[in-house]
Amino acid sequence: MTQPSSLAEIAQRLQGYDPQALPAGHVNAFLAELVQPVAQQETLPLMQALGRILAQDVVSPISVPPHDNSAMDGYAFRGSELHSDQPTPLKVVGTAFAGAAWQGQVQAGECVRIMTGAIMPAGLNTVAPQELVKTEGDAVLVPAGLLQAGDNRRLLGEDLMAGQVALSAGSRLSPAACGLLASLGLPTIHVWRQPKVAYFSTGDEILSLGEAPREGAVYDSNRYTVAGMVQALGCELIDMGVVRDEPAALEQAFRQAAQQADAVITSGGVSVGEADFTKAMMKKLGDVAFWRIAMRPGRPMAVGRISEAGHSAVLFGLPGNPVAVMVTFAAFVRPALQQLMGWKAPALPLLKARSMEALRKKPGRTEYQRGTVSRNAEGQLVVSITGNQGSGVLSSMVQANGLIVLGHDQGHVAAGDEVDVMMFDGHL
Ligand SMILES: Nc1nc2c(c(=O)[nH]1)N[C@H]1C(S)=C(S)[C@@H](COP(=O)(O)OP(=O)(O)OC[C@H]3O[C@@H](n4cnc5c(N)ncnc54)[C@H](O)[C@@H]3O)O[C@H]1N2
Ligand code: MOO
Repeated sequence: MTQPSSLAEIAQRLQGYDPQALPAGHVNAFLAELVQPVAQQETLPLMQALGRILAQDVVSPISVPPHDNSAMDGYAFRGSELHSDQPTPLKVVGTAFAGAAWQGQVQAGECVRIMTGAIMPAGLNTVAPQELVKTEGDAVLVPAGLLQAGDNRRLLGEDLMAGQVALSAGSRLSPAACGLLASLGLPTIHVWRQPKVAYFSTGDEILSLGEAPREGAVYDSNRYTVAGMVQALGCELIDMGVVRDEPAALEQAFRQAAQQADAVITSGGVSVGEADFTKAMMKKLGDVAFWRIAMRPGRPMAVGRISEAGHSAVLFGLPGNPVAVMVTFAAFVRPALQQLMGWKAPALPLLKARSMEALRKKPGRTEYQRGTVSRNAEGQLVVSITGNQGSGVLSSMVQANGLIVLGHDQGHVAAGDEVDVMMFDGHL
């Protein structure tokens, strides 16, 4: 395996790299070079594979459906016998059930009673749903003008043909994908190992739940937002709680995290404040860059690699502010973890919606505002910000169903202007 590039080497390849004012897009380009996929496979029963990432292309061993079959309960006949201007009379000569084919020969003017999913009898290509026809004894009258040859028949392999790639390596197993693999009769599936992601919060003012409140202290919300985002993405969480702003404790935590995890995430202690032992420890133990990103919220962030006992982990030192944690996770950590997972995730589509309010925005940084997208009386998509946009205010995050993304070069937005919105998709 080739030696991964150092941060300095990656930075050298990036045009306009400025750690004091890094455009958000540069951060993604940097991370794309820094992060290596876990690239270890495991074989899982399909029932346990939901949310996992396929390690190999799955080639369909069979065709689905395996035969032409009926899409309706009704009567199967030759479409060429349909009269266009008058009802078509047919004689019922047998019954085809799903799982019990009808084997006989069908002559001109004859039809077979057929159930949904039953194999089409030889030579027949059209099904008249039973609600459409008139029956009398073993005679059936198919009305004119309602059907065409080939109607209500599902073709062999119309979902997948044997030998076709059903799903490619790097796709995520959604419920639909699991269903598709089950339809191919595959009991087990090769997926990438789940990355292990260690997280701890730093800061002497951070209280764990259950601790008594004290002056100047706040409860650790970042532990819960990060745990949720990591797990919703499909990574395994190593929850390390709160670590005191104290060199020995931090060193031990970083070493323990780097030894076990593929990625280490921390929050707090990456800005310019005084009691920032976190930063010093990251520098001591790893190859780490400290950035000020041209964005809001989420300005300071540390990124790099941290190694222990020959094991290296990607490090994300997120800012302490609770909304900054979520926004930097969505913008940078999520795509990086997707890469670590081996997930070739399609880029999130941005929605265009009209802003209900004027928004102040300085060109030269990307801004994320919490908003609710809905439809107005004219049916247009509109978006409204959810109140206080302070980077510590989680309630406006909870109320939002997406983030308004105001691009690097954009200036003020007037009420009624179109803006981009990144909709939440269950991961934030
Ligand atoms: N002079 C400057 N001051 C600050 C700057 C700056 O550029 N120059 N950047 C500001 C921004 S933006 C942010 S974000 C913060 C980031 O600072 P740190 O990463 O060092 O984070 P802390 O100072 O430890 O915490 C910031 C804030 O968040 C609260 N916090 C921290 N951890 C948690 C947690 N686990 N759960 C809930 N809340 C948490 C903490 O109490 C602080 O209120 O720096 C600004 N200052
Ligand atoms: O990262 Mo800070 O929260 O922008 O405010």
